[in-house]
Amino acid sequence: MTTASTSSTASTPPSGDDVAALVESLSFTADGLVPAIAQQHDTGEVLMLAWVDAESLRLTLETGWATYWSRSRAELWRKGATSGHLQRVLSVAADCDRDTLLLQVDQTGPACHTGTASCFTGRVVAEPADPRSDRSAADENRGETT
Ligand SMILES: N=c1c2ncn([C@@H]3O[C@H](COP(=O)(O)OP(=O)(O)OP(=O)(O)O)[C@@H](O)[C@H]3O)c2ncn1[C@@H]1O[C@H](COP(=O)(O)O)[C@@H](O)[C@H]1O
Ligand SMILES: [Mg+2]
Ligand SMILES: [Zn+2]
Repeated sequence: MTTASTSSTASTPPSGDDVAALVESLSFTADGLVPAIAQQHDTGEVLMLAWVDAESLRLTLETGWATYWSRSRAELWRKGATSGHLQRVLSVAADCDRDTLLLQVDQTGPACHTGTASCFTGRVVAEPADPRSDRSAADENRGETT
């Protein structure tokens, strides 16, 4: 099982065996966590990165609401439980080496607790050099390909 999805038409949540198989297939950190990126399903906007453990992943799949593990509070955390800014989860994908998850969600309100649309909105912290203006790198690259 590489993905799990729920939708408004889905009537049966994934079975305990399905969830167990998914958990078994994932690569967790030593703390038992997997990073989970939440992405707005229709716009592609990257909303936030949080962490799931086996239990929060199970709750996410069984309820359809994004549920994470808060590292600082050390508790299960249904995103939006207090703010109302819930995330309906449409699908869960694992990356190629199964150590990162991508949650396609439908976000209610702002994803970030500061009120910004995503946790990254307006937070560019660096702008690298334009590679097209770097002659020496361009010359090196040409040399490597001939
Ligand atoms: N609401 C959020 C929230 N929304 C998005 N994120 C992102 O999710 C990441 C969670 O990763 P971590 O495990 O490092 O979070 P944390 O620092 O342990 O979590 P907190 O103790 O800060 O809740 C954060 O770094 C943010 O980028 C949030 N991180 C924390 N919260 C807190 O969650 C609480 C409940 O908020 P709602 O879920 O919106 O009701 C509030 O106290 C918020 O401050
Ligand atoms: Mg944090
Ligand atoms: Zn944030």
